[in-house]
This record gives sequence, structure tokens and C-alpha cells, in this order.
Amino acid sequence: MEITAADGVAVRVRELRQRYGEFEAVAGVSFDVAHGELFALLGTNGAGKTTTMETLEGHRAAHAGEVRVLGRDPYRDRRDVRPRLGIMLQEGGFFADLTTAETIDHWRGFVPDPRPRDELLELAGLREQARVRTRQLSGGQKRRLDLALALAGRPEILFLDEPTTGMDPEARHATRRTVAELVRDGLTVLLTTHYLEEAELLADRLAIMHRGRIVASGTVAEVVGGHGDRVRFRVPAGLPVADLPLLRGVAAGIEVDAGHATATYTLPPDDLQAGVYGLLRWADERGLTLSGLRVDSASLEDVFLSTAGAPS
Ligand SMILES: Nc1ncnc2c1ncn2[C@@H]1O[C@H](COP(=O)(O)OP(=O)(O)OP(=O)(O)O)[C@@H](O)[C@H]1O
Repeated sequence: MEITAADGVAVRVRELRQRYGEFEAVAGVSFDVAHGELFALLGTNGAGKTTTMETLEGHRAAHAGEVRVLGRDPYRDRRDVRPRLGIMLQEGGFFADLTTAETIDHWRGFVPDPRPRDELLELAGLREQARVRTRQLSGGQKRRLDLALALAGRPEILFLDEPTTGMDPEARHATRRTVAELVRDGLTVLLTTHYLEEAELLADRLAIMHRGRIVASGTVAEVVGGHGDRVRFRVPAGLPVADLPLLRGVAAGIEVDAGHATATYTLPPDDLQAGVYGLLRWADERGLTLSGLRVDSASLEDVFLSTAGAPS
């Protein structure tokens, strides 16, 4: 029987809770992932990303809430769901004496209708390492072999838990390109990463987790756009900080670096133009020059630091 998600949603998570003893590692998380979408889970260490991914992979039952993967309960129905998933393990235990090609062939023996070995070597960028024993592969190459194995069974959903950690910049770049191509070809991907630029580059949508909860979610543009724009300039010499204006009701934050004070305002979305106009008029009326004046959108890093990275 062909199993399909009824509503075009590949993954549905509603109010998921997971506990380890008394500790609630996931405290009511909800999100959907559409077919063909790359969804990234970001967050601080211990935020609950891996626990969420493992629940979706069918390793553990939800303590509370609902989880659906390809329309099914991934824990109860794991025998039906699991063959349709590709899971890139954090540390695949390879047989040290098998070559890369032999390892792929060995794995292909476990899955029905596997991808051809050469295609997997190509996808993982390991053609030149086909005859190298796995114990001689570098850390980054081992991770790419993990990726090849995850793709062997032509999965409908690929789970990538920090896939590029430990890779050099070139391997990281190549892996991201491979993942982007797979998504372009229709694969659904769930990704966790500590590299914000990786999420910015690859994710159709993302969620930032902190202490078991989602604290921001949406497309990169939505997450960043909702965070406001920043206006910065050097505080003119001799001007008391207390004399700086309020812009659209927002007071300046002051940072001092190498003896220079910089004023930063984070203005609500849609208030930027009026805020900058007010600032320039204020400076003009006083004959002040605003050196180093810069206007930027918030970056994903700004949002991350202010939502998930805030000291407790
Ligand atoms: N088997 C376990 N027993 C007890 N506590 C656990 C267990 N696994 C995870 N935890 C705790 O649950 C919390 C969430 O862990 P999880 O691995 O899901 O976070 P994460 O967001 O993936 O973190 P990281 O970015 O560090 O990989 C952490 O505080 C962790 O210490």
C-alpha cells in the first residue's frame, strides 16, 4: 500500500514534549515541514534539537503531543516509515578494513532498490577515495561517507544532524552544494546546524530553539525582518550620551570600543525611514556630523543572539 501524507505535509509536529527523567528537554514544540522543503532547527547547545530529530526518526515515542512523518506515527509505525527516511548518523561505525566503495556496497545490501554505488560516490564527492580503507579517511570524508549511506535507500526525507561539523571549508561548501541540489530535485530535508550561514544559505524555513522551546520561526527573511533594522553612528565628540534623541520612541544603546562611543538603535520594522529622517534632522539642527553612519537589517546572528543566545 502506498502511504502518503494526506495534506502535502511531510512532517507535522504539534506541542511535542520529551522528558529525560524529571528534565523536560522539549517543552511544547510545533512546526510543519512541507514536501520538498529544507527546514533547519537552530539553537544553543542542549536546546532540544537532537531530541526532536530523534523523535521524528522514530527512535523514541513522544511523551506528549503529536508527531507525524509522511502521515504516520514515526515510532509506532517505524517499520513502514523508517525505510523511507535517510538518517545521517553523527558517527557512523564503519568497518575499518573495508574500503569506501565496499562500505557503500555493504550498506546497499540492506536497502531495497538502492542508488548505484558510483552515484553515491559522486554525490558524496568520494570518487577518488573509493579504494581507500575507511580507517584512512579524514574526519570530513567519514562524514561524507555517512551522507552517502543516508542517501543509499533513495529516502523521501533526509535527516542531517550537524552534517558539516568537523569538515574543512571546502568539504563544507561541497556538502552544502550537494544538499541544495538534492532539495532542488524534490528531497525533503531536516537539518540541525550551529553554522548560521548554513541555515541562511540552505533553509526554506527555520526555527530557533532555546531550552526546549521555539523562540523564532519562519523564512530567513521573516525571522530577520521581524527583528527590525539597525541604525548606528559614532557619538559626536563632546556630546553627552544623555542628549542623544529617541528615535520612534527607541533609545540608543551605547557601545564603547577603543575609546569611541557608538550609538545603536534597533528600530521596529517599517519605522526605519521615519527614524533615519528624524535622526538626520536632529543632527542638522545642531550642526552635528554623524560619522560612521550605517543602516543595516538585523542578521540571523543578531536574532539568534537576542533570542537564543541571551545570557540566562
Ligand atoms: N539520554 C539523555 N538523558 C538525559 N538527558 C539528556 C539525554 N539526552 C539529552 N539530554 C539533555 O536534553 C537536553 C537537550 O539535548 P539535545 O541533545 O536534544 O540538545 P541539542 O539542541 O541537540 O544540543 P547540541 O546542539 O549540543 O547538540 C540537554 O540538556 C541534554 O543534556
